[in-house]
Amino acid sequence: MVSEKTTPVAVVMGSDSDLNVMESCVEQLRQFGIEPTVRIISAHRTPQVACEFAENAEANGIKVLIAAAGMAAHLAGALAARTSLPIIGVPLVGEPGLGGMDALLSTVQMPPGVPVATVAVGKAGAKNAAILAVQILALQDADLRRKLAEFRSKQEQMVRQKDASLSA
Ligand SMILES: Nc1c(C(=O)O)ncn1[C@@H]1O[C@H](COP(=O)(O)O)[C@@H](O)[C@H]1O
Repeated sequence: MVSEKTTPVAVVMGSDSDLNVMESCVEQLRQFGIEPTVRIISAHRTPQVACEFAENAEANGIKVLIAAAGMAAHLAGALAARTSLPIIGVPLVGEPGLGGMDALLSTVQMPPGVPVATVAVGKAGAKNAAILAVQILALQDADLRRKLAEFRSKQEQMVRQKDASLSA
């Protein structure tokens, strides 16, 4: 059994070539005080590791899994098949790719019974995956709820300031 350091969120990606985009997910989690487990695991290239990781995730203290991949992005679905922890799928633009449409469809179009909560393609999705993971954890964590309220309020202020600067 592969043992993970105890952290409520794991960020898994299919290749080290995905790290550049997924850095924004990790950074967003850190801004909420969450240091995730980060792994490179592929349902295609390291299927045994993918199985073991998903099967042991709950026992290892993980509460939410974020799975990112490009091209034929089966990673999130393959993990979802092996755990009932919530899985957030991040479709990435692969190289060579179809602008991320390939990964989007292969992540979002899960058969009924095995859901993957799929976010937007690329960097926006990477960031939203982190925020969605925090929102899930915040259901049981008042401190995270407070941090989320602050985050939303700062975000609103930023947009209001930009709006005001246009009419100034
Ligand atoms: N879609 C998957 C899976 C999987 O779904 O298991 N494993 C790797 N990949 C993706 O292949 C793309 C090209 O990978 P390389 O850059 O390593 O050739 C990456 O975007 C990766 O997420």
